[in-house]
Amino acid sequence: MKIVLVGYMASGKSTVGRLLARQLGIRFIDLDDYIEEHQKKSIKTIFSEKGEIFFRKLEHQMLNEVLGKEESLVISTGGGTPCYGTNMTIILDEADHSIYLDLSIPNLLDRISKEKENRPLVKNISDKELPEFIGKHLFERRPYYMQAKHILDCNGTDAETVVEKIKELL
Ligand SMILES: Nc1ncnc2c1ncn2[C@@H]1O[C@H](COP(=O)(O)OP(=O)(O)OP(=O)(O)O)[C@@H](O)[C@H]1O
Ligand SMILES: O=C(O)C1=C[C@@H](O)[C@@H](O)[C@H](O)C1
Ligand SMILES: [Mg+2]
Repeated sequence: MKIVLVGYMASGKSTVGRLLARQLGIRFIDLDDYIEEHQKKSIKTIFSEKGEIFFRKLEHQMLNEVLGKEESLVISTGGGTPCYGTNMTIILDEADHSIYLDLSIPNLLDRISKEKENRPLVKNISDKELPEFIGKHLFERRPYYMQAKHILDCNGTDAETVVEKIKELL
């Protein structure tokens, strides 16, 4: 069984994915961590040294590699993964369950403003400009996330409860 979590930056994909995999007793792969291990560099360094297009090509290649594994997996994608090239089509074809962790702009803003440093796309956006940036960016990305098989409203829901809700969907 393959379960793929998608959603905007800081929607909880990594946190929830790790917990879910532990409870289901299957392997967890965080695509961002997988890319970092493959490149032996942080995402932040990959962006600054090689640029975003290099990262997106690598992300596509690594997504294919991970989805091709012959084992049950929970895969947490990066915030942009479903929104580039054919990635969302591949996810829909290969995953038994794709799940969008849906969070409102104010809740995303609240989380992202506390953790901007390791997120290259927002680290140079001022606090004043951040709400407008997230609103516009989410507007562009949401059509991809919304293609997931399940849409899960995660507002006001702690990570353990999100995991329980996912288990009910499976
Ligand atoms: N359900 C939740 N309720 C409250 N806080 C949460 C919840 N899930 C995750 N968090 C917190 O939100 C922050 C972002 O979570 P996380 O890193 O899992 O997001 P992500 O979707 O993997 O982000 P990215 O796309 O940047 O990898 C972390 O500080 C995490 O502890
Ligand atoms: O939203 C995005 O485009 C990104 C989110 C992170 O998970 C990383 O994949 C990277 O920082 C890009
Ligand atoms: Mg993550």
